[in-house]
Amino acid sequence: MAFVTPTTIAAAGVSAAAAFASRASTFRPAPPASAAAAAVRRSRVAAPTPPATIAMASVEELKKATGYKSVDDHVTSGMVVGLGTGSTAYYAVERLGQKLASGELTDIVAIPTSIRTKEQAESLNIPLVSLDTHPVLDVAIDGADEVDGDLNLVKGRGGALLREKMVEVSAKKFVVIVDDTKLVPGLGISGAMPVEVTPFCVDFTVARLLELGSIAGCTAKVRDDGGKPYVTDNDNYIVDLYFTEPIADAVKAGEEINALVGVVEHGLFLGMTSEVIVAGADGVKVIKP
Ligand SMILES: O=C[C@H](O)[C@H](O)[C@H](O)COP(=O)(O)O
Repeated sequence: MAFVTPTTIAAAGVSAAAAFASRASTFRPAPPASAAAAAVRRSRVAAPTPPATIAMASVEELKKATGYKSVDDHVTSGMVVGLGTGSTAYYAVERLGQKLASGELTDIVAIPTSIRTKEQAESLNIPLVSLDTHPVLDVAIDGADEVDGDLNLVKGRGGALLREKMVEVSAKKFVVIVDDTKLVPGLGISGAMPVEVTPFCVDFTVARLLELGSIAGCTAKVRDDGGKPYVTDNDNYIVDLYFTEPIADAVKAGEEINALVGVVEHGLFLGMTSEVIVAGADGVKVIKP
């Protein structure tokens, strides 16, 4: 079976991917999941919304390839593993569950980054612990919404950024798994840069965010969930920031945003990435800083 079904990759995606190509090496893709596993996936995870220019089946193949490879390459018996959140991280969790069930991996404990991931891991009998008892992880694996040329990230469009950052910053190795549509020439240009905030006086916090010099010109919207504010696993809200140009100084932006009282955490994951596994029409590649 062919790894990638016929696709039409957006010109922008190809061009961004090309910018990373010189630092990447190509690997063979992971095998497909079973039909049963796919059925479990459908029952627990909302269908992702890929860019309109890529066929759905192809996007799923890419996500599966990168998710499986991340576990195959980086998880060995005895490890403490951080489990990311989202439609790509789903496949890493699935692979970990498969390898524990088969006995290929033993003595693993994992820390999930969301209630969704916790439920998936529990369904696969993956032993779970927390940062309270295991403050240092061997490896964390997660998807991302954007990856720039320095392997800095935007995360949190799925709402899980706070737990993700707490877990992933505590890992000795942070492996990011994406399809190549996530590669961008600058952060903040493909969609929202999420900020988790306290619900108390959220309009006040939005107004303070819009005053910050480092993100001047952006627009802000409290994330909506069927006519009510979207509520995170931590009972907070998300303010999505939208930019028309890449964020000029992401470090400064992160510092200014987090300095605001009322902000809990932002979705800029800077200087954290150990390795990015990227799946594209030409195979699966590894990019290191
Ligand atoms: O809050 C969500 C997380 O940051 C996800 O890792 C990110 O949104 C990527 O998700 P997906 O793999 O579904 O595109």
